[in-house]
Amino acid sequence: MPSSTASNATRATSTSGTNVRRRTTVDATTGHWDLGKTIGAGSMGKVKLARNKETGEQVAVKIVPRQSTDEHRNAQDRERADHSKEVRTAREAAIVTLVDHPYICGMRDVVRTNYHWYMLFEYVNGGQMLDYIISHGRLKEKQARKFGRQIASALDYCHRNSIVHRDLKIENILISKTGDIKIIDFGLSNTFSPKGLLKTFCGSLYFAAPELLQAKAYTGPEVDVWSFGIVLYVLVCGKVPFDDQSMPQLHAKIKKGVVEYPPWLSAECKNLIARMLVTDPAQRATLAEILVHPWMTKGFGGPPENYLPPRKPLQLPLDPRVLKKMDGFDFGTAEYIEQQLTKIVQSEEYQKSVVAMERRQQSGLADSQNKQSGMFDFYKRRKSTTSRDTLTGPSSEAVQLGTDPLNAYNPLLSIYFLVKEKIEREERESNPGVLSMPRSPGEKPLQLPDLQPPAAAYTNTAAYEMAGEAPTGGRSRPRARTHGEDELQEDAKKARSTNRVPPVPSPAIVLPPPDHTPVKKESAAVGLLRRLSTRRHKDPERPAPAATNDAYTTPRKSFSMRRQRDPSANRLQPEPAVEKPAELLTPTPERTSLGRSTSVSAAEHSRDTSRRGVSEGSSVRPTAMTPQPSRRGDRQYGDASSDAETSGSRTMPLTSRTKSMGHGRKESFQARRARRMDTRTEDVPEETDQDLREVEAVRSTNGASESPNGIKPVYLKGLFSVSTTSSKPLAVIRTDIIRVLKQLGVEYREIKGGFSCRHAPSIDMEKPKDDQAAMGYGSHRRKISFGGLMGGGNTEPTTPTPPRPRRDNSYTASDSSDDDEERRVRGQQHNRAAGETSTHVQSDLGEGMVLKFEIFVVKVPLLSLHGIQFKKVDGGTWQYKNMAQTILNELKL
Ligand SMILES: Nc1ncnc2c1ncn2[C@@H]1O[C@H](COP(=O)(O)OP(=O)(O)OP(=O)(O)O)[C@@H](O)[C@H]1O
Repeated sequence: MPSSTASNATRATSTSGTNVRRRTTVDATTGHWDLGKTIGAGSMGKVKLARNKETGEQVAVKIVPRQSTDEHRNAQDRERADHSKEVRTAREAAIVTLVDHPYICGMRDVVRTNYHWYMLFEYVNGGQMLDYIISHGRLKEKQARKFGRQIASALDYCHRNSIVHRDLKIENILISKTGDIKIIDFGLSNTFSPKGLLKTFCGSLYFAAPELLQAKAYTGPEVDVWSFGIVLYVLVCGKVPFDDQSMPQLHAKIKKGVVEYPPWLSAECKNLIARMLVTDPAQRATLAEILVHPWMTKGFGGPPENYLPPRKPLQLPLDPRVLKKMDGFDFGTAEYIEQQLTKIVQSEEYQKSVVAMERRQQSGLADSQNKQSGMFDFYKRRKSTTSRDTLTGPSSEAVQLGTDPLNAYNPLLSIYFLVKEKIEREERESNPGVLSMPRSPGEKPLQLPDLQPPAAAYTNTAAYEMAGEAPTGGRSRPRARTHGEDELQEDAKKARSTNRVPPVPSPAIVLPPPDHTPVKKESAAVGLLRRLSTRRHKDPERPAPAATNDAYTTPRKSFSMRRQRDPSANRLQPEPAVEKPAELLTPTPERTSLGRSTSVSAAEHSRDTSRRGVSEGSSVRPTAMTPQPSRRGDRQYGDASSDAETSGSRTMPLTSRTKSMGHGRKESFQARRARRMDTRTEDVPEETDQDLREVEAVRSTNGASESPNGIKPVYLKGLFSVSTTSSKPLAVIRTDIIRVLKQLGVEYREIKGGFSCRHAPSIDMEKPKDDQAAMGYGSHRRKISFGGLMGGGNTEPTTPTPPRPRRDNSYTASDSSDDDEERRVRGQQHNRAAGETSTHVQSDLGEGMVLKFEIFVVKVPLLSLHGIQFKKVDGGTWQYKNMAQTILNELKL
């Protein structure tokens, strides 16, 4: 963590001049890495696969340009955005380097060059949870529980280390090869103090807690709990709980917090989600409550393990090695950190908390490792005022209150523990630098570098008690954020400036001893690897994919939609400035510019508003399950068909997706397939632990387990539905896919085992009429064509053209003429047919608008079927979801 910019900069392959060459290798402390294909993209940059030249090991490299790629109004904004991005990236690197948890994606190395950050993460190759949900629909509760427990475990670990993720969402959950989750993207994470408040209002809108939308300061963990509740809902329901094409309406729904629960949901599951999705953060379930909730513990006999190593209360003298390595968090110099920590350790409050902890341990109410949460009646919500009086409550309570001397007492203390533990891990290994992380079975330990992020990157971050913080600020990062940049830990600041020790709470809740004996091991319950067979993992008889066409085909594009550049388009306001009457909020092409992504600060928002005298429709980054704008979040056009479908309470995208992909045609396909096969996916018994071990053995001995024809057998059969599998011969499936891709105007090229696809709107730009237009405020028009279904593959929907709404400054994406309007509607109709149920137009031209995805034809071993798998590489989630859905519909597997 300490500053070491120069060394890091020189570690990377040199980049000279302003013309940045495309880098093909990265030289890091962990060796030389060849950069491979792009496996993902986010608002921060691309993620590429990289292979170690010496060992062949693969990692995922997140490449973050250090300069903001967004448009900025002036140099000052740009500078501020660049600085903000630098701070975020550095903080992400610093935090992820320290965390050591089996369900958090670990970092291998980090390199900073003049122009980029290269963050080397362990490669998580089981796919995205989002892809699974899109392909499969909702999960069974048992599967969801397994993932839920892993998420809870990871969050508990983070929170006990004073780290809040703040961007937990379905897209940031990957699946490892062992079928376990790995949480990624700590780009918005930060340290928190139970006694302080954060004021960065960030996160992805669909997953953002209501208090964030209201720009209320928050402690930290509670916003993760809300997001976790949304994730859990998505897992078990296959859709997001709050959705609307109109952003103000969506804001309103989130703030209202009225959730509809499908009838199939168990009462326990419903109860748990309902406890998490409580709009009042003080009444919302704490993680401690979630961990011991009956739904969470069902079949496991106890709460999830949090994988925290044993800790002892901090004692003086402090370890200088640790102090030295803590300077990367912008806590100050090693001397300053030492002073602060000494004060804490010597404080009456800390000493009291140590005594209280020892008392708890003696009475058997908590173990020294705090591995279990206290048991209590989860249905009874304790009033926070009561809790605040607690001192000798269970450790989970103490953690929450910041009175546990071992966990989340103070960010400085937590980071001290984490650094110390990292050093100890490294020392334990014969080979220095090797981390023995508690991992999923079969995983290799990570070799972590001694991260030395650049000092510059840490200057004036808002990590903790930093001077010069402002409660808001511009952010460069066009993520699905609410808003805000900097944060203030007010109490902590006050405490520092006055050297005042906050009052010690008094004892209160006494809990029964926790159950330490889980019935089942978390890692053994590989719920996703269901109904699998070890018998057939290869089928050499399957024909190889036909001749490769390396060039992208260029299908015809048709119909136009327009967009208007709008510098504020990436922003998500904490509060929509103008709440429109319901009738004006009817999703329409003009006004439902649901920016589902990205955030900016309230300050920026108000600046924009005052500049233009209007309330801009903010946009947020694409998130799962909902109509999304493309990556840089802009305008989303309404969709009359989906409105009709949903009337009033709009159908959640995943509902319709689930229906159309899985259930819509389920009867006929199931019936048909039932005649064809003895065993149906749904009927295959669950795997035993022995099965899992065998499969893992097969997987590991076969490496990629690819058959000679490049078709991978896939063991995640439980994730296939009838609409994603086929008994057709491979050649027929391939021909069908090509036909459909052509129909949909999707460029493609064949790759090993499938297709690499690209779908882009064509853009006609009219010359800006004046400067204002050029800035995106005026009538600068761009016509964007999204490929629609070509040549009779599908019929255009006959949805009546929605009445053109009155222009609304807040939510109008473009100021169109009637001609344009007609063209837009036609384009929109085609877009719908092509899966663009809602078209999202981005503020930036180019790659941001392009949807890139891959289609793989895989083998479903037991059933002797082929399955279709999708993988999003880049582009809007909604765009992707609809495209996948349309392709599946057209394929008629
Ligand atoms: N360790 C990894 N292994 C495999 N794929 C990864 C890994 N990390 C990231 N990816 C892929 O890259 C995508 C983008 O990564 P990530 O979310 O970290 O980037 P980001 O720029 O921070 O994105 P966002 O805009 O969501 O904040 C992920 O959705 C995932 O598909």
